[in-house]
Amino acid sequence: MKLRELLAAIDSVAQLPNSSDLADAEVKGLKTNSHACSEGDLFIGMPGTRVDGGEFWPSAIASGAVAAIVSAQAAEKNPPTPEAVVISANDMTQACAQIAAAFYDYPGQKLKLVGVTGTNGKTTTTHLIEFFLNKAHLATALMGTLYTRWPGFVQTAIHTTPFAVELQQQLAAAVNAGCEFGVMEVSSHALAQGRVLGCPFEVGVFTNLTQDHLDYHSDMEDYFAAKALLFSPEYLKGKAIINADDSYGKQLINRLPTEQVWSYSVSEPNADLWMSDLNYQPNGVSGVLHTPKGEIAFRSPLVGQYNLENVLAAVGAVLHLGLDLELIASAISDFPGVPGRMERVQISPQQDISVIVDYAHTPDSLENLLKAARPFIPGKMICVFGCGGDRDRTKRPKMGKIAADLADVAVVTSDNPRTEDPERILQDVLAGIPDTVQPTVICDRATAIRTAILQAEPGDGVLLAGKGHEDYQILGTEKIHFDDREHARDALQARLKNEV
Ligand SMILES: CC(=O)N[C@H]1[C@@H](OP(=O)(O)OP(=O)(O)OC[C@H]2O[C@@H](n3ccc(=O)[nH]c3=O)[C@H](O)[C@@H]2O)O[C@H](CO)[C@@H](O)[C@@H]1O[C@H](C)C(=O)N[C@@H](C)C(=O)N[C@H](CCC(=O)O)C(=O)O
Ligand SMILES: Nc1ncnc2c1ncn2[C@@H]1O[C@H](COP(=O)(O)OP(=O)(O)OP(=O)(O)O)[C@@H](O)[C@H]1O
Ligand SMILES: N[C@H](CCC[C@H](N)C(=O)O)C(=O)O
Repeated sequence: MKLRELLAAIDSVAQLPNSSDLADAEVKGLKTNSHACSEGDLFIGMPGTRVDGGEFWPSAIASGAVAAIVSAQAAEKNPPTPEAVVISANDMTQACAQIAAAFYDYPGQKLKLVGVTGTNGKTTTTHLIEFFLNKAHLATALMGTLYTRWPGFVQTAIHTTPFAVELQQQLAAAVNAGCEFGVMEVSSHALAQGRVLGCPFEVGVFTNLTQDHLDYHSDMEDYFAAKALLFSPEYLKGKAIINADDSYGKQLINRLPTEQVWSYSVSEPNADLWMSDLNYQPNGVSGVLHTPKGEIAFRSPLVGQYNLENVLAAVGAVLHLGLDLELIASAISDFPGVPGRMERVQISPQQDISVIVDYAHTPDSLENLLKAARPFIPGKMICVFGCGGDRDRTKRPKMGKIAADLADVAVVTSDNPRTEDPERILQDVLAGIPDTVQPTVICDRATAIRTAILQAEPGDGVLLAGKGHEDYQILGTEKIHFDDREHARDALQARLKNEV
């Protein structure tokens, strides 16, 4: 694609190259990291939290980039030379998204897109929607925390929502692979950073808003404002499916035109989607599903009330996309679950304790997990958990208090310490634990898991919270292989052999 054609896609170009020959240059790829540039690339220098990437345009050009698009500030700080094509844009976030969409020929317009946002439940809800669409034989791309995948393709994800260039490239690949639908987790970071600009969503889902990411967002209102962007006309073209049991969800419902919204609630008959006759069992829940397209009995293998919210959200999304209610109800009962969400670790029928791995890493999700698991654990509930480093510090004491209040034994350990001192993180968690409770504190996560499993008594339940599907641990800037499920299995083997 010619540089000239790409530039035509940007609304906010402040300064065009003076040489028309250069504007005719062929762009072979897009890069937002100067170090990744090679012959024929267009370098898009993004302002970040640490540096303005645009300042690195000389190294991008030296590596073969045909041109660089940078902010006016970066161009001022590192002025262009006559030999280099350096274009400045007024709004780099918008420019990046517009260039990416144009370069990949607007793949977002060729798919029916579903965006799911909220603090918790995005991964579970997107997996349910993908599962329902696949049951209806509709080729679907899924993008989120775990992976980007579609029939015949899977790639582990780095971010919950990819950055604009990678996102548009993946959407284009999904279109080429024959996908009709794209189901995407949309993080608040992605919305704040304009990663999904240029994606016209046919459905937007809001699951809930509770505390997280207050290292990035200044307060809950700022966090909510980012999430709410998905429901603005710039992004949402079709239906909003919103949790009416959530206070922020209620606010959002009130802001939108009534005909654009389907609200959902586990128990409120005024909602567009709701449930009655609920019967909670250790292996799932059954009941009657009420929807704008009729009502039907269902059985879900997912435990916990919060998973009923995820089911309602997913049902609303696919009903709007035209799926048949009977097909949906039958698909709910077949849903295999999501890796690392309430995942049981079972190594033999003789296993005398239950072990569950879950991704709860916020106060709300930890509380939900502990409440959902309690009825099914006849003995003591032992919760092994920690908090991630370089992330919201204020959630740590809250999670400490929740574990102390709701579990019988709280084992405080490391999550991903990242560049923070792991012992300091433990202190932050312990600050929330009342003096009347004696937690077990073991900084090394592998030892904490082993200790909890070996010391458990028959009938006890060990919940390993926070890392779910993750198969790594980030210590400092190093990423090592670490999987809670593997450590749990090893400890269970040792327990079977009586290696206490
Ligand atoms: C807060 C945040 O989103 N940060 C992202 C951001 O980092 P940054 O702003 O610090 O970047 P920076 O270092 O200032 O650099 C700015 C730009 O200059 C470029 N650069 C920099 C140096 C250089 O020599 N040359 C050069 O080109 C960089 O490639 C970058 O594009 O841009 C980086 C590169 O594009 C991202 O890797 C980084 O994500 C970090 C790793 C991250 O952890 N993000 C998390 C918090 C995140 O996005 N999480 C949400 C999920 C949250 C949830 O719902 O749970 C997600 O969607 O995954
Ligand atoms: N609807 C929900 N409401 C509250 N908690 C939930 C909900 N769904 C799942 N959870 C809890 O939150 C954890 C994370 O769930 P899930 O991965 O579906 O959310 P997510 O929004 O994708 O999270 P993240 O943004 O961190 O990737 C689960 O392991 C479970 O403990
Ligand atoms: N998307 C979240 C995941 C957190 C998972 C938890 N294990 C941690 O490392 O804090 C984040 O990056 O904040």
